[in-house]
Order: sequence, then structure tokens, then C-alpha cells
Amino acid sequence: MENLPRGLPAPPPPGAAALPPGTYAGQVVLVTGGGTGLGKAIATEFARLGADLVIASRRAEQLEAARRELAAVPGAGRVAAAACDIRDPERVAEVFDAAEAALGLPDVLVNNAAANFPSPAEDLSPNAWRAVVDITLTGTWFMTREFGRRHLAAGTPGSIVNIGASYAWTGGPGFSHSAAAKAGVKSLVETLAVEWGPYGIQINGLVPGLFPHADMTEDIRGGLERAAPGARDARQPALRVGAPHELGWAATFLASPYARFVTGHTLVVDGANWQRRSVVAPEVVPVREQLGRGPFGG
Ligand SMILES: CCCCCCCC(=O)SCCNC(=O)CCNC(=O)[C@H](O)C(C)(C)COP(=O)(O)OP(=O)(O)OC[C@H]1O[C@@H](n2cnc3c(N)ncnc32)[C@H](O)[C@@H]1OP(=O)(O)O
Ligand SMILES: NC(=O)c1ccc[n+]([C@@H]2O[C@H](COP(=O)([O-])OP(=O)(O)OC[C@H]3O[C@@H](n4cnc5c(N)ncnc54)[C@H](OP(=O)(O)O)[C@@H]3O)[C@@H](O)[C@H]2O)c1
Repeated sequence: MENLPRGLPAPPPPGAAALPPGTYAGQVVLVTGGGTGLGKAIATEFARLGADLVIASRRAEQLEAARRELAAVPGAGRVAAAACDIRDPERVAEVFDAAEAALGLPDVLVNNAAANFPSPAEDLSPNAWRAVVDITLTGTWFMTREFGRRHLAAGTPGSIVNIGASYAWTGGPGFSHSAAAKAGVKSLVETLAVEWGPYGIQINGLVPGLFPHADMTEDIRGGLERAAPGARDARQPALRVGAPHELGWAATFLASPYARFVTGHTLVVDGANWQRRSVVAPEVVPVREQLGRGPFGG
């Protein structure tokens, strides 16, 4: 047979579960940004395994539509939705109060909500920087703090999964705010795994590579013509993009009893795209040019 590069094989289709049925039965899983995109894909896999779910983000209408979809997933437990801006620590506490009253203290927290848009660093206003860092890093911290304090007080174990980005390691030209925030999120994983491990609280990071989905903001979708989940993409070593349910499987594994000794780790699910280097590097194109911006101050 001719040895042509075919890329990494496609995963099993959506609907297949990576863990035994009922792995999360009786467990409450809180997913921020669980009403759209990758957060919804992650919530779907927890639902398939029997979890009770809380999804939290700002837009109530979209959350309610997602809540109904998630409740219809075969095997799903109860599903609640809570409108919340994770930048507001008081509202975050109220969401935990409501979750505890309705379903019980969440056993698993998935910090998936984030904010991002491409921009040359020098064009960012102070408020633009703040919006991205406050949502992506500080919001993640407010959720994590609330989850940790409640489990420490109750003496119960818990598991946290923080969704990251590979530019936490590499820097992210065109995304200085988001890359700095995601580096902070990765650092929290490493710090808190040690601080809270003795109390039974596990925390890991999960980094998606390119996972296109219908909810992507226009800014992020950009020139992505290769936008179908799992579509062929000659620009990646895998020769394809990720399918959102593959990320969901990884999240359900990291928070499961089968990964109890895994903590402080960040798992990258990106077909090795972040490690890609060319033998001969392509010419440098300044970020302003890549984003079609004219000269600074011009
Ligand atoms: C290699 C790895 C790749 C990794 C890719 C990672 C992919 C992701 O992170 S995807 C997640 C993307 N999803 C989202 O961003 C959804 C949520 N986003 C949002 O709500 C908005 O985009 C966001 C971030 C502006 C936050 O909203 P909000 O707090 O309501 O901010 P808002 O008041 O509208 O704007 C705040 C400031 O940002 C500025 N701003 C908003 N959009 C832009 C933009 N596109 N360019 C420059 N500035 C902007 C505003 O002008 C404002 O600043 P100022 O007051 O000085 O005018
Ligand atoms: N898609 C990719 O290829 C990719 C690659 C690398 C990393 N990621 C990471 O994956 C995660 C999910 O991204 P996505 O692609 O699924 O993007 P998305 O659909 O835009 O999801 C972002 C979610 O966060 C919520 N959110 C934003 N600001 C919030 C706030 N202040 N308070 C509460 N919720 C807020 C949004 O809901 P509201 O607007 O209603 O609040 C939305 O549900 C993010 O952490 C992102 O950085 C994605």
C-alpha cells in the first residue's frame, strides 16, 4: 500500500462514551461557558455519563436553549442554568449557593469561559486588556476560589479542569492579553495542585488545539474556511482539526476517578500543532500586517 500522509485517524463518532456508563451519576458538574462551543461539548460528555449539570455564563437566553439540549442527552441527570458574569465574585458566590440548594455542591468545576479577540498589542486600550484578563484569568480565579473554599470548609474532595491555550507556553503574537491570561491560568493549576492536594482537591489544565464550532466569534473564526469539526486541515501535523467531543472525552477523563493521581498537569489535545516547526522557517510577517492593519498611528 502506498505510504501517503493521511494524518491522524478520525475519532469514534459523537455518542460514543470514553468512560463506563454512569461514571458521573450522582455527581454535580459546573461548566462555565457551558452554553456554547467547547463548553457545551464538554458538558455534553459529562451529561452522557450521568452527571447533574450547572452551566453558567452571561446570556440567559442562550443558556436556556443549551440547558434544554443538554437535558435531552441520553443518560443525562438534572441540568440547571445560571446567568453569571464570572468577573463578579458576589454573583459567583450566588451561583454556588443556588447550585448547592438545587443539586448539591459541585464535585467538578470546569473553568471554560474565556474572552479573546485578535489585536496588535499596541492597539489595545486599557479596558480591552482588562476585559480579556478579567474574564479569562480573574474570573477563573473567582470560580476556583469559591469552589475550593466550599470544599475545604466541608472537608470534601473535588476536581477542577481549567481550559487553557498552548500560547501559555509559547506566547501568542496577536493575542497578548489572552496569552498572558492563559499563562496565569496554567500557573494556577500548578500552584493549587500542591496547595489543595492535601485536602483532596485535584486541578488540571486542558488545552484545545484548533476546534472550530458554530458558536465561534467572528473575530476568532477569522479566515477559518476549514471550520467543520474534524475537517481536513493541511496546516496541522494531524492533517485535520479537532472534533469538540474529543475534547469532552479528555475533560471527563481528567476529572474522573480514573485520573485521581493526575493533578497539576496540563493536557494538550491539539494533534501536536503547537510543537510544529519548519526545517526552514517562513519569513516573519508583522502582526499588524497579518491582521490587515495599517501602520501604527497612521
Ligand atoms: C494557538 C491557540 C489559539 C487559542 C485561541 C483561543 C480561543 C479563545 O479564547 S475563544 C474564546 C472567545 N470567546 C469570546 O471571547 C466570547 C466572549 N467575548 C466577549 O464577550 C467580548 O469579545 C469581550 C472580550 C470584548 C468582552 O466583553 P465586554 O466585557 O462586554 O467588553 P466590552 O465592553 O464590549 O469591551 C471592552 C473593551 O474591549 C474593547 N474591544 C472589544 N472588542 C475588541 C476588538 N475586537 N479589538 C480591540 N478592542 C476590542 C472594547 O472597545 C472595550 O474597550 P474600550 O472601553 O477602551 O473601548
Ligand atoms: N475553539 C478553539 O479552537 C479554542 C482553542 C484554544 C482554546 N480555546 C478555549 O476554549 C474555551 C472555550 O472556547 P470556545 O471556542 O468554546 O469559545 P466561545 O463559544 O466563545 O465560549 C466562550 C464562553 O464563555 C462565556 N463567557 C464569556 N465571558 C464570560 C463572562 N464574563 N462570564 C461568564 N461567562 C462568560 C461565553 O458566554 P456569554 O458570552 O454568554 O457569557 C461563552 O459561552 C475558552 O477557554 C477558550 O480560550 C478554544
